[in-house]
Amino acid sequence: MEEVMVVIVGAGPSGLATSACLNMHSIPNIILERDDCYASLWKKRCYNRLKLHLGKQFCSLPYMPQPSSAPTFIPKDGFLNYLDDYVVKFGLNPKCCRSVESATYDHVEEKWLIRAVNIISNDIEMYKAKFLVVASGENSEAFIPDLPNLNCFKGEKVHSSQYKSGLKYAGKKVLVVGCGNSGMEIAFDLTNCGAKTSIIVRNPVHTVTKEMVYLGMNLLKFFSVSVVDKLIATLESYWYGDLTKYGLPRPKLGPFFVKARTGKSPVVDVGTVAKIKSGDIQVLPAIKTIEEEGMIGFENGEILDFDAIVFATGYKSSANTWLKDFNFILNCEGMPKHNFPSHWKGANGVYCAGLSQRGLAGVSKDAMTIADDIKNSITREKDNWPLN
Ligand SMILES: Cc1cc2nc3c(=O)[nH]c(=O)nc-3n(C[C@H](O)[C@H](O)[C@H](O)COP(=O)(O)OP(=O)(O)OC[C@H]3O[C@@H](n4cnc5c(N)ncnc54)[C@H](O)[C@@H]3O)c2cc1C
Ligand SMILES: NC(=O)C1=CN([C@@H]2O[C@H](COP(=O)(O)OP(=O)(O)OC[C@H]3O[C@@H](n4cnc5c(N)ncnc54)[C@H](OP(=O)(O)O)[C@@H]3O)[C@@H](O)[C@H]2O)C=CC1
Ligand SMILES: O=C(O)C(=O)Cc1c[nH]c2ccccc12
Repeated sequence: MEEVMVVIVGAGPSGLATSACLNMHSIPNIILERDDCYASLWKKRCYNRLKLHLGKQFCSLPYMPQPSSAPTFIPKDGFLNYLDDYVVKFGLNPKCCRSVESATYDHVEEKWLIRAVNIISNDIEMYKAKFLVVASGENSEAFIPDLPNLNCFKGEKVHSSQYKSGLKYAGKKVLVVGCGNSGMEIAFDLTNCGAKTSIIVRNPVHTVTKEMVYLGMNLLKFFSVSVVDKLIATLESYWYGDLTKYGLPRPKLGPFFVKARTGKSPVVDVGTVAKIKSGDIQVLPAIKTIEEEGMIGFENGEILDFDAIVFATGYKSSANTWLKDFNFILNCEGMPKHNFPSHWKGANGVYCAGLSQRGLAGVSKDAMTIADDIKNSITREKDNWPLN
């Protein structure tokens, strides 16, 4: 049993940032990471052509701005270099290959008991901590919808987190299910690589340019969401026109309001809309049936044949599965019980970092707030001793 003040579960940007902030306060902490490296989402589960959608000033972690030499929109490898520098600068040392299987609160000792499997030796390791930080991510598990008869489809089925590039799909008929940022960019990549690409759009979607998001994010420092949304929605309509006839209707509510209220990001268009307009990418409605022979039937009555399906259908948090007392802080979906900005703190010393659906800016804010709160809590306890 190893005892420490704080255990952090997950060594993505949230876990690394929280550890750095705790180190700045000289508070001992351990990061447990199931994968064999830190930032495994960015290293292993992203497609090759990924660039950050937000300008670099919205994508830095606490106490270390992105370098002035970095481009405004940093490519994945640039962000990984930044994380490498961050780990060195703050002397971070996550314990990798430790999959946390359970965390329970001991009401007598008033401490968290964390059980992890060392996935190399298969040994069980136990940790005890006064504070527990859930930093296992909103994107912890790939989500693939449970479609009846999906096993009848004999072609390749892959989740967007396993997709690297479209090179091997040249000449193939590929169906992308899901039109979030992953699906829209993967559809673009597939077409560029010579695949005959279709994408399912089942609900209205905002498509914006990265410059519009950049402008919107900067204006939000001075103006309300409704003012910014009016401008951005006008720019969106002016730039793209009415996309309803292409199967891409726009939501009635504005892009930043939808992001703040539901966490759903607008699609930051990398050129996909032009390929939809030109007919290079076919837009289809929701799947209705999967036939015995593997053909796919759609809500508009069409029945089509595909060689492969890419499920860009998003992710789920899995913290509710291992955090046994999850209801101290999370709902049964593994997401915060309380809305932003009250999402980050639960009962009995449990916190969550990176579950506010606000990207890296949200990650950074959570890490600082949590470390400050832990510091204050330790100081209060010291001040009250020996009264308590
Ligand atoms: C394709 C893609 C692109 C994105 N691009 C952007 C962007 O440009 N800008 C932006 O702001 N946001 C972006 N995001 C959002 C992104 O999720 C966050 O920016 C960031 O990665 C969140 O960091 P995190 O540490 O909270 O989660 P993650 O990066 O998911 O890290 C969580 C870590 O916890 C580990 N873990 C999970 N369960 C356990 C367990 N039981 N035991 C031990 N370890 C565990 C995981 O292995 C993982 O390493 C993107 C997301 C995706 C999927
Ligand atoms: N460069 C960057 O910065 C990038 C950032 N990201 C971010 O990563 C996060 C995850 O993005 P992403 O992987 O796109 O996941 P999302 O959760 O954002 O999108 C999932 C998509 O799948 C659709 N979907 C789910 N189930 C079905 C179904 N049964 N049939 C048809 N469609 C379905 C959803 O449609 P519906 O809305 O109808 O439910 C939605 O369009 C987001 O925050 C995103 O912005 C992702 C890629 C690149
Ligand atoms: O990449 C994402 O989905 C993010 O969560 C980053 C983000 C935070 N706020 C936004 C507003 C518009 C587009 C992306 C984001």
